[in-house]
Amino acid sequence: MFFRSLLRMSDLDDLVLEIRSRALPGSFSVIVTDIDGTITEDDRSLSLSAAKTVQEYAGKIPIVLASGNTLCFTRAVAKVLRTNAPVIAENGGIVLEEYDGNPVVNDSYLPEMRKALSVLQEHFEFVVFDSYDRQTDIAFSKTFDVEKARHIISGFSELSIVDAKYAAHLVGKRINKGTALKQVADFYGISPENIVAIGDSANDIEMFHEAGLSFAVANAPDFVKKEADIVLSKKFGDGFSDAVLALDEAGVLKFRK
Ligand SMILES: O=C(O)COP(=O)(O)O
Ligand SMILES: [Mg+2]
Repeated sequence: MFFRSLLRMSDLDDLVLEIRSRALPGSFSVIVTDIDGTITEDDRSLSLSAAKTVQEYAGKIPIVLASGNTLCFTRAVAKVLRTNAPVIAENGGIVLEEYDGNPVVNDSYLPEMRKALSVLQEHFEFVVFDSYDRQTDIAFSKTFDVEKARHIISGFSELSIVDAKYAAHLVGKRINKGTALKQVADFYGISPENIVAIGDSANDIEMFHEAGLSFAVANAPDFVKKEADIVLSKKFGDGFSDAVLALDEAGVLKFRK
């Protein structure tokens, strides 16, 4: 990550100029993108613009989906978008390097998470999402004050609650999309500096910090935008598409041979 400046882009040309003006660590050979709020619209439907961009570029450069969603969901999105690249699920708890391979699952925090969940359930009413399918983190509806919940479970020193906009997640402090991005870098034998990250929410901040260049879409909250190198002028999938097209136009993407 280079400069954490807040820049508002007016159009694609400005974005290309902005990328060209950066002291970049060479070229980028992998793009890691969040799903919800980045390649989906506000109602969580798939952005047609983002889908078109992924399909145009996935044959040329790995586009890794990195999501708070379950492996099953994230893998299916990768399949239908034909990314043909690793996926990161459950906020980094699961990394699937090859579509038909075995996932690397880090569920070391789960016993503590279950205890913290019981404590939260004594204080708040909420829905636990896809518990039949989650292996490493616990996701739930944000029907309560997240700050208050953080305070209540503050005794669980290894855990935190991350607000991923569409859900809150109980996560382990040392597992996140940033640690998973480093696993993906190892898989490709490259430095995390040669990876671009694009996202919209608090659960994307660690991957912004690990990546060589990071973009926040315009719908991201200000505290997330502050952590990205570049803030896109467009929201959701249109912002994602602008980032990829501008990176290509700026000549900083290294395509597969
Ligand atoms: O699972 C969530 O809450 C959000 O998912 P995302 O990381 O793809 O935005
Ligand atoms: Mg998101």
